[in-house]
Amino acid sequence: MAERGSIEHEVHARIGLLGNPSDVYSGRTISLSLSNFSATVRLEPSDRLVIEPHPTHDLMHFDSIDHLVDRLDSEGYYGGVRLLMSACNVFLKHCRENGIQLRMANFKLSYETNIPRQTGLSGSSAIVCAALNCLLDFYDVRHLIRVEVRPSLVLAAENALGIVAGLQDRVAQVYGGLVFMDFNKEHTEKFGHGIYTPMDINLLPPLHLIFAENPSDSGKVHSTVRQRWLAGDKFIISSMEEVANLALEGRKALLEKDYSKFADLMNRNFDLRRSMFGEDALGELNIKMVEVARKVGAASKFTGSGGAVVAFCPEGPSQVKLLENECAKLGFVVQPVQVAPSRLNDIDLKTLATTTP
Ligand SMILES: Nc1ncnc2c1ncn2[C@@H]1O[C@H](COP(=O)(O)OP(=O)(O)O)[C@@H](O)[C@H]1O
Ligand SMILES: O=C(O)[C@H]1O[C@H](OP(=O)(O)O)[C@H](O)[C@@H](O)[C@@H]1O
Ligand SMILES: [Mg+2]
Repeated sequence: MAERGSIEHEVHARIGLLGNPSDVYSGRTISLSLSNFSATVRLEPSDRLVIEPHPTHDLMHFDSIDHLVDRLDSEGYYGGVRLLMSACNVFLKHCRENGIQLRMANFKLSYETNIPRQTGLSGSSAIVCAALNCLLDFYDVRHLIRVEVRPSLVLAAENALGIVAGLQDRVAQVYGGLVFMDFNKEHTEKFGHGIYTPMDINLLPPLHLIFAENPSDSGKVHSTVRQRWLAGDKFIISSMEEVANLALEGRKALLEKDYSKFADLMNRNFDLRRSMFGEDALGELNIKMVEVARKVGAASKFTGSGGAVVAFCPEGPSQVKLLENECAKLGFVVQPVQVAPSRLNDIDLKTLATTTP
């Protein structure tokens, strides 16, 4: 619970359920907000403007040089501080460019997260999105920045740091629940955002999440394929189109409760990713997580760019048990997926209802 004068926002992890990563390539996806994990950002009024490093995620003190190097090898150079800073930067510039006046006041931003780091569960955008929510409330401008625009601001904050990413994470995290997203180029260029259609979360079959301690950098994973796509590589372009169509077909399958079709689409989604990105970029352990699910007859694919897998056991609880046993042998964690419903409030919904083109 936030103290008086302070503001806290929790944003959940997300699962790219179908169609990812075509969001990075003008495609379509279906994604959901995953309540199993979340990041929380706290904003407290303060005399000076302070961005507080997290005691473990932004570790600055080490036992030894070996400790420092081990840490860099396993988690990279960065934690959440740069994300909070970039969120402030993008927010202020958006307000300036759009004539949104901000009162003169300072604050301290700090964060907490239990989203497994860099596992394709969108730990990065959860932090940025929670920070944006704090800023919207602190400056009382929630009604002036439309819901559809917010995912693009979250993405801009990460792009400014050189992180190659798409909009699907940010849309799922801004909207909550289950969302069908269409990032068609014309619309996105014209309006600065895609077309986002919330879906009923009760249409989803029971899903499972598999993950391992295995950080992967989404920017690095995407950079080569992105370059090939930009250079007009025919194979990448046609494969991405097929991936984008899986989201369309998946929406139909969900609405018709055709879950065996849905399972086929999930598998096809990963197979296409594998053929475009190649085994090396995807990583052996990540591929193993997909394969262990397939071994028991479950459908499986990445939730994001790698590190976690979403699995669907069409045969029900007995198949889930088999999945759990196989994952335990390999040291993978399995959890039932819990979907976080939308948390948009009345002010947010008004920005949607009155101005959506
Ligand atoms: N759990 C976390 N705690 C702190 N910072 C994080 C965390 N997860 C991601 N980040 C930050 O976000 C950046 C990009 O992460 P990314 O590769 O997109 O992973 P994810 O799949 O979790 O979003 C990282 O380099 C790091 O700066
Ligand atoms: O490759 C993907 O499916 C996604 O990769 C990124 O998400 P991450 O959680 O950081 O792995 C990217 O931001 C998404 O837009 C892609 O769909
Ligand atoms: Mg990310």
